[in-house]
Amino acid sequence: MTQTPFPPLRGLYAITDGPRADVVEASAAALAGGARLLQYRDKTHDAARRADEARALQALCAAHGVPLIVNDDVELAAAVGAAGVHLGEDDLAVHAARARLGAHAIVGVSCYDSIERARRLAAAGADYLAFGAFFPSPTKPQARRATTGLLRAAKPLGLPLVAIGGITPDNAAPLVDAGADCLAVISALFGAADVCASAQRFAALFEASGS
Ligand SMILES: Cc1ncc(COP(=O)(O)OP(=O)(O)O)c(N)n1
Ligand SMILES: Cc1ncsc1CCOP(=O)(O)O
Ligand SMILES: [Mg+2]
Repeated sequence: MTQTPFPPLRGLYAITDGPRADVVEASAAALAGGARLLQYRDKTHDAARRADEARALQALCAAHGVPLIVNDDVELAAAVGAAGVHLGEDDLAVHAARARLGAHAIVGVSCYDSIERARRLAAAGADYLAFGAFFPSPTKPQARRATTGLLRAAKPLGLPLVAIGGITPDNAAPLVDAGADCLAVISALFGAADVCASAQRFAALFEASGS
């Protein structure tokens, strides 16, 4: 596990939309546009390709000083030396991921629409709390829906807050205003004709809010 001290978690959190042949190039465009965090999310079971891609993305992120987070798969995160892992309700517990990846790993968690889950996972040692979906999500149409009130309620927990779900450069500002430290985006970023330009539009939302 890398020991590089990363800057505070704030800004665009790019989540890959693979499988796609150009996942590394598309991710490079997102980082060039200002993404501050990259998640490798590939729900297929092609272990060899996933390992190759995760390794390539780890090298890319290291060159940019950006943390790579692996979705779901703690062993893959460990194998490629990623900065951390994102855990949902079907995934490993925070303490188990921490035990495998080390004290400095970034262990992020999905809290969906639940402040109780957020409180519990904050107490369990999570490094960030993700809420959503805030808008209808093209990637996950059945995702539970969250409100900006949840972000405000979670702020006193003192951890970085991540908003996810159907977020675009045009609908995101109220989420930042409500306390989102990171905007996690798949389709409005990786589905854009110009990934770098889309990332720049998201990044500008944080410049406007003083970060
Ligand atoms: C930053 C971030 N937030 C939420 C999720 C969703 O995680 P999960 O509920 O485990 O669903 P899958 O992404 O695994 O389908 C996420 N990946 N990243
Ligand atoms: C993984 C996940 N969890 C809740 S919504 C979502 C998908 C987000 O993707 P998009 O930005 O395309 O809505
Ligand atoms: Mg998951």
